[in-house]
Amino acid sequence: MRMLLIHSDYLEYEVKDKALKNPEPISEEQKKGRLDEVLAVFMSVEKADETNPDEIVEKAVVEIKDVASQVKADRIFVYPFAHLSSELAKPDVALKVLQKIEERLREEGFEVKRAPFGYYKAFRLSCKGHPLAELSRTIVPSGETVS
Ligand SMILES: C[C@@H](O)[C@H](N)C(=O)N[C@H]1[C@@H](O)[C@H](n2cnc3c(N)ncnc32)O[C@@H]1CO
Repeated sequence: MRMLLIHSDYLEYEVKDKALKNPEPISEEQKKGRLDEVLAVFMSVEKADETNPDEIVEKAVVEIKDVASQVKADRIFVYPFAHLSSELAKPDVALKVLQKIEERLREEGFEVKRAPFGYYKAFRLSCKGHPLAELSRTIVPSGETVS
């Protein structure tokens, strides 16, 4: 999994068109979303993650919690983003991983939103620009190597 973490004044998105034949079903309310004072986490779930999705979920939560505590963010925006890797996991695996990460972060006490999966989306982001405001992380299942 590849993650780009941006500590932001806000992130807002608007769903435009389907980017998959069968995108995640969403309500009218989910077509737009915004969080202020948020750690935005753009995530590409990768092929290698399919060998152990549960482990990837836990490793991602550890990394996100670590960055959130460093930048003192208690809101997280989980953002599916297929542009951080050329070895993407299948959509059904990727969606499950992202849903689980959302659930686990809530269990850890964060306020969490997740942008809809399988769509083209317009988004606006205001990066805070401090030294830790832009970070990336790569996570692989044990036994795999980072390519
Ligand atoms: C397109 C761009 O504007 C938008 N931001 C977008 O990326 N949409 C992606 C993700 O929501 C999701 N998606 C599919 N596979 C994956 C994957 N392996 N990991 C993460 N997301 C995925 O499906 C869409 C098309 O790839």
